[in-house]
Amino acid sequence: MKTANQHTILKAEQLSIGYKTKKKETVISDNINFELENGQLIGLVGANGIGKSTLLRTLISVQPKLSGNILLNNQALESISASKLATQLSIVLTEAITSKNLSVFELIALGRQPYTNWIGNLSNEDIRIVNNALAQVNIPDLKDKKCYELSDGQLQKVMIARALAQDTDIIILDEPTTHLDMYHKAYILKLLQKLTKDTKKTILFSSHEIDLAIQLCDKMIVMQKDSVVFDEPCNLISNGVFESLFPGDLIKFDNTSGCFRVKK
Ligand SMILES: Nc1ncnc2c1ncn2[C@@H]1O[C@H](COP(=O)(O)OP(=O)(O)OP(=O)(O)O)[C@@H](O)[C@H]1O
Repeated sequence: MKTANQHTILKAEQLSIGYKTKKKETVISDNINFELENGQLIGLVGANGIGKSTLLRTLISVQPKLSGNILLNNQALESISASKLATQLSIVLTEAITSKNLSVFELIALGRQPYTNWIGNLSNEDIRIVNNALAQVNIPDLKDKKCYELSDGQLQKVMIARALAQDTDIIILDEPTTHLDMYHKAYILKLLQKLTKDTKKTILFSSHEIDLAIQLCDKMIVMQKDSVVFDEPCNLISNGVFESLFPGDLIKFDNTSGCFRVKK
């Protein structure tokens, strides 16, 4: 049951995703249903090649759905203009950024583009929001560094700050922990969890860090061969969802610790 302050930000109904050419349609996954609410951290997990990036690309309107509905703030995604979408949904991708010559402040300020005038002049309010985003991800000291001077972990924080500066209801991240060491994987996901609680934004991320996602997420979307399950981590564990995620020859999910273990 929802409380008075909870509302749905992103909803998928009977969604089918995949690739379509003139000759054929390849369904990657179908019958996808979920409702993401404000203030929630949601992890999207599943084996390599199962369709996580395909789902995220469909949700950010980069590729068309095959069928079903995607509703962003109760409006059909395909009917939202690109400029309006940029004020409702922000994206953090792992691909190398092309603008590494920019300073950290300048890169984060790009997040204000949907709100600035055509020359891109920043108002005092834009500058306050950019400084606030720097503070929210704990990197005010990096403000004047060039992006090419940053480590992968620092750059990831900058990209998250840029999304925060964009000030959208939902932030979607594709594998934000790739290239990071164990400490920084946990740091970034814990930071995302804190941001959902502090800002009441919805944050959806895909990851192979299933153990961390189980510990930190409010809800998870688990993509399997035959179905996509959406639920709280504790319910997913008790329903045995993680046990069937991978072939059983090498690793086994331990229900008590909520972790995968290598078979000896
Ligand atoms: N442009 C494309 N055209 C056709 N099929 C594609 C295309 N891109 C990906 N696929 C296929 O879609 C399926 C899902 O790929 P996707 O990249 O979404 O998986 P993933 O879960 O993100 O994988 P990983 O964890 O390895 O990144 C794969 O079988 C892949 O080969």
